[in-house]
Amino acid sequence: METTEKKVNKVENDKKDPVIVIKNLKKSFGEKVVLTDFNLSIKQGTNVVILGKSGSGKSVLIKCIIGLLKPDSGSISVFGDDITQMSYDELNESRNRVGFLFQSNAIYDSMTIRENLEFPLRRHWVDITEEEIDRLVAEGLESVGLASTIDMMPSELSGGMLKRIALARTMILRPEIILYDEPTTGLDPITSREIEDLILSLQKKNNASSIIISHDMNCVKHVSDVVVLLLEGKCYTESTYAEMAVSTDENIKQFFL
Ligand SMILES: Nc1ncnc2c1ncn2[C@@H]1O[C@H](COP(=O)(O)OP(=O)(O)OP(=O)(O)O)[C@@H](O)[C@H]1O
Repeated sequence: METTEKKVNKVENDKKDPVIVIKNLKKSFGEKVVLTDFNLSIKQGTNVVILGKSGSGKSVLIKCIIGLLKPDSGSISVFGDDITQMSYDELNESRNRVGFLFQSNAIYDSMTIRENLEFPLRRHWVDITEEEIDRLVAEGLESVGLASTIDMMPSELSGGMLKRIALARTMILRPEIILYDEPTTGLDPITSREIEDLILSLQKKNNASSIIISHDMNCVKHVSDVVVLLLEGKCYTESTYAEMAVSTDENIKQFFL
């Protein structure tokens, strides 16, 4: 069943302006059509999960949204600006407002945890003071419950701890939109739940919106306001988890087996 909190969120979100609007997106690689007339609108503070079979184009979609891949046609408006028309510098500027949590975490093995968290601050906020860096790094680690790891090397931490560190690093620039690629893959159920709780609480604090790629139906159930099923390059359905769970559509039912 849908929780009362989720129903209230849905009503409130319906009143808000979209932060991402994707229109008629098309992307092929040679003969292989991956996305075709894909449309999606995401409102502020909403968590949208993209569900789809392996190879359905979820990663290609995310890469188009962060500008790593150029679509063949269509538009992707982020905070009102079409990123498909942006120059390299403009795209870099817009990335300040969009965070990305890689499936692999993308933590630098040769840097301490402190240096890993400092990295985006030094790169994107060039005028930041050393005091401010120290404060934000300490605050970031505190927010994921790992303040004591500040001077450790990544090799000393478990997979779940590294995921928390990656989350703290993603959140350190206070992104307004966060894209998560399979955030709980490879983690045990208890650690997965902790990561999902952290995702929800950190996002709520920043009133951020998110797109989450996931195959993990427990994660989908827990974090999604909206679930989009990507099928044959299109947005096949857009509904809540509760609506999907009672669907009789064979394409939807297969995710609940
Ligand atoms: N750079 C590329 N060059 C050629 N084909 C590509 C490229 N990137 C992706 N593809 C193809 O696009 C299709 C969609 O790939 P994508 O990685 O988006 O799938 P996915 O839904 O994320 O799958 P998975 O759940 O297994 O990660 C696949 O057939 C893939 O081979």
